[in-house]
Amino acid sequence: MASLTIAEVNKLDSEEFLEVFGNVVENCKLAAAAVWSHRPFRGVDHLNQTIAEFLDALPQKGKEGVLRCHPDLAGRLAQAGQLTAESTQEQRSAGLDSLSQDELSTLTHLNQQYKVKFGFPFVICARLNKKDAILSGLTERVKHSAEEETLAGVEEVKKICRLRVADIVTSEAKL
Ligand SMILES: NC(=O)N[C@H]1NC(=O)NC1=O
Repeated sequence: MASLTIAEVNKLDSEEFLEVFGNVVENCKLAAAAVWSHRPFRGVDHLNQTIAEFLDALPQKGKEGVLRCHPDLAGRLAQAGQLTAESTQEQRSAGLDSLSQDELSTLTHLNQQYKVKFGFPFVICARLNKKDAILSGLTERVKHSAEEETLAGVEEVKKICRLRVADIVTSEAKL
């Protein structure tokens, strides 16, 4: 994946910026398109902060929409091999591509229960959680209120985003 310094990021025009950062928030080019206008970024932290502020400023329905842009973990798209490249790697890193039949049916059932209750999918940063933590997290979070889950989901989106940005932008200047 591209490795850019923040100075190089600041030189990207909006089209190039969208090409590079268009999926740091999964399937949500709007986030990248909106933060571009906040250049110049002082560093990776400033870029992440700007994306986080964009997400926090969304109204409730907008936050729910961002969550809806995420694929289910080990869901239909994953099984059809149709996830984005980033999501494929993340789900693999959590071990979600090698679930037992029992684990898969538990996850599918809980994902469905969660979606019926809240109207958006369960989102968790798969690179920071292994399959057991994901299953226990989902078991707990499905008991929460919609408001709590919108906020929890958006916090996970920020973590996913920070790791994706770290794959793109070098944190030190190139020598
Ligand atoms: N549903 C969900 O959490 N999806 C995501 N999580 C993650 O780390 N990558 C995703 O696509």
